[in-house]
Amino acid sequence: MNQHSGATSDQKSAIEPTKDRNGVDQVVLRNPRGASARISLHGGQVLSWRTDRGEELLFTSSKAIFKPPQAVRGGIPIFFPQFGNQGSVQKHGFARNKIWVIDSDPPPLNHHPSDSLGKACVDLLLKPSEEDLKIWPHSFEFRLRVSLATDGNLTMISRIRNINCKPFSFSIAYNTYFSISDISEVRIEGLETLDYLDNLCQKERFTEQGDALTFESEVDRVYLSSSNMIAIFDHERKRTLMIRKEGLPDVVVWNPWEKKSKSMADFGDEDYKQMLCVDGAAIEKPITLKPGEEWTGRLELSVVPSS
Ligand SMILES: O=P(O)(O)OC[C@H]1O[C@@H](O)[C@H](O)[C@@H](O)[C@@H]1O
Repeated sequence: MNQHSGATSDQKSAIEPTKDRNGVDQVVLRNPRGASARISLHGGQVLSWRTDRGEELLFTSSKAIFKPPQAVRGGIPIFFPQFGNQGSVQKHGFARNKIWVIDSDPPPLNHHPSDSLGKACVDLLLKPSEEDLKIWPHSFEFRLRVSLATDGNLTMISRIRNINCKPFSFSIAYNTYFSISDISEVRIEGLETLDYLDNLCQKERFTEQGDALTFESEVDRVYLSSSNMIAIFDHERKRTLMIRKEGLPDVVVWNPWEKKSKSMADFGDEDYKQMLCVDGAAIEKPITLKPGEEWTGRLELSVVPSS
């Protein structure tokens, strides 16, 4: 296990290696107050994020399939190097279908103002296989640091480096399935008046109204150039989920609603009521890296009680 990324500064934080029932390696992070996060090496996917009161903040489908290479329907799959079908590789890219490894000696990360002591964290690494290089001929190193702070905040920092001799471009999204009380009761603030591309209308561009976003039918949109803070208000659960992001200008909002839910084999018919995907992303303007260059994107999730 990676000592560098372990909770060396606080004895009560912990990282525990474990396996799921199919033998896939996982890591559980715990903070001193009892909050936890479970990360699978399959896809580098965060599968669970719990508060110190044991409340699960991420949704997992009631029909989720835990069998690689298919990504689990829930948690936080990572879309890379492509979003949707906009590129030469499989839908949403291959990163979510691959087995990542624990990075035992990650290069140091620049200190961030909100980084605090006592974080439990794990560093994962994905490099392309021979097979990946045939469909996407670009050598890269994708480093993902997942950390759980003493205040329970979950942070995911991605560093993607071009280790090839020619430039490449990519898109990325942290496809975050939040667990919510009821899709008809929640609202998102932070996307008002923004332009968005509507995936349900051939990616046509529209402009959002001035009100908070509420839901009464299927939604599949990419909001463009948003501010770095988005909030999901869940009145019934008396909590607000906050998304802070850096390097990720776009936000995907997705809920399949009733009809589409029934067409997905790994999704329960009624599951759409308890989930909402809100993804920090870089989609509209793909990121280009010259040889040797590195890109960093940061997503921090937190929950605050509300009345
Ligand atoms: O079924 P998948 O491949 O995990 O994709 C789920 C959804 O992911 C969302 O992010 C997309 O906006 C949707 O268009 C898509 O349907």
